[in-house]
Order: sequence, then structure tokens, then C-alpha cells
Amino acid sequence: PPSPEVPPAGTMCGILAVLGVGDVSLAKRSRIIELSRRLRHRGPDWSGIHSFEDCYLAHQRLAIVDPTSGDQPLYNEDKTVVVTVNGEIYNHEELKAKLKHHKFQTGSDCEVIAHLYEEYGEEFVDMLDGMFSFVLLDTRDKSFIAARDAIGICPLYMGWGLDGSVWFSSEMKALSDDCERFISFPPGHLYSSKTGGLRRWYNPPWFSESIPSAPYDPLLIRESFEKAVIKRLMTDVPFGVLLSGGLDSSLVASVVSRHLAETKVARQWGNKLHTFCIGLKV
Ligand SMILES: NC(=O)CC[C@H](N)C(=O)O
Repeated sequence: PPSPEVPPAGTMCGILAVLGVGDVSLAKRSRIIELSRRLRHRGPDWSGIHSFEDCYLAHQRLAIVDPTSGDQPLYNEDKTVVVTVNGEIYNHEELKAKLKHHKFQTGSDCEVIAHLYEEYGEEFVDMLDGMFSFVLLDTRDKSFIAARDAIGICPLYMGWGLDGSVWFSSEMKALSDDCERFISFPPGHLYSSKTGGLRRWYNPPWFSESIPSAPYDPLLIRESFEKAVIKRLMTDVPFGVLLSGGLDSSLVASVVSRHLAETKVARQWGNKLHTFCIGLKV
């Protein structure tokens, strides 16, 4: 799992989805926009909402990849599949290469989710390498799915309204007042409206092992660590590293500074690494 000291790029963005609310009034829409605004601090760059009958998908964006055209919700070609995502899909380019006959409308890493769903159905979640929480609505049969990354880096909550509606949100504050009951969405799980239940999509072989048996291999640890840091440099906007003063954040900063010059972001913003520390005045 990534260190919490990895730059916060992508840990923000706010999503809110309300499905099957049985109310298509303007008042309901305004209420949902108002609730989505409670997540504004998670994404100052854009606010978006898509409604289809009595289903609403809202987004507050902190733009990381393709800031100019990647506003959300995102869609498939004919806009029958709608998706609102918080997260980063690190292998989006490889996945796009598998979807040659699909037309992409944005450069967002997250758009791939709508097209993968069209191609593979809900099983596609296992193909994503990244951190994410998302809600996807298939307007053709009014079904929806929601999923959270393997270890729950991106937050997600799920709630149920008295009117039979199902809610998802990045933070509890957008659903606590309108839901009769709500839960923290379990990491590595997927909710599908078709089956009406949650199931674990993340099933690595080591889940069933009681004692991990790989021999100690420092070179492998080093390579994996470097790879994990490098793939998180996928950004079109400047970023920094939070230094805690400990070993982990120093290692992250040293790997980043060695690889910064090769990144897309360095060509535009320069290859000087910005670091931040938090201090207390006593
Ligand atoms: N902050 C986010 O969750 C970013 C979402 C998406 N990857 C983007 O760049 O816009």
C-alpha cells in the first residue's frame, strides 16, 4: 500500500450520487446540488451534475489529469453510461489501448471506466490499477454500480433514504441528513444494483494465506517501492511531497526528486521538487 506521505494528488475530489429518489422536482435537484456543495473543499476546480430521471450524479473536481477537458461526470460515446469518480487510474493508457474501437471525449484518466463497463460489464473493476471511488449509472436499464479501491485510499460512504433511494458520497456530511441509515463503504468491494448487494472484487491470492511466505528480498522491495512512487507522478498539475521528518517520507522525496525530470509535469512546471512540513509553535 502507498505511504500516506505520497503527495496528496488525487486523494481529493468529491462525489455524490443519489439513485432512485422517486422525485424529479426542481426542489430535489436543488437539494442535491446543495448537498454536493458540502464537498466543495475537496474540489475547487469544477462542479458538475448529471441527472437521469430520478437519479443524480454530482462531482466536485480537483483536476489532476487533463484539467482542461476532464470535467465530470464522464460518459461513454452515446452518453448512456455516466460515471462520477474520485481517484487516479494509473494504467489508463494501457486500458485505452485495449479499447481501440471506443472514442474518448476527454483526456481524463477516469473516462476509461465508462468504456470498460460497456466492454466488459462490472467485472472490469479488477482491471483498474489505481485508487478510486466511483458510481456508474447505466441509463439503458437504470442499473448502477459503485466501487472502492482495494485498500480504501479514496473514501466512500453509502446510505439509504426512507423513499427507497440509494446514496453514495465521499464524505458522510453529504448524506447523513437525508439518509435513514448509512455505512462506510468497505474497501475492495463493489455494489451492484442488479444483485442489490456488496461483494468483494479484490481477492488477491495472499488473502487466504495465513503466513505470507515470500523470502526477504531487499532489491525487490526497492524496485517495487520505486515503481509505486513513480506511477503516482501521473499529473498535469504541480505537486509537492509532505515531509514528516521520518524515513518513509524522506525515501518518497528522494525517489521523486530522482525521477522528476522525466515527468510530463516537469517540462511545464520545472524540475524542482516542492516539499512541505507541518510544524507546531510551542
Ligand atoms: N482529484 C481527483 O479525484 C481527480 C480525478 C481525475 N483523475 C482528474 O484528474 O480529474
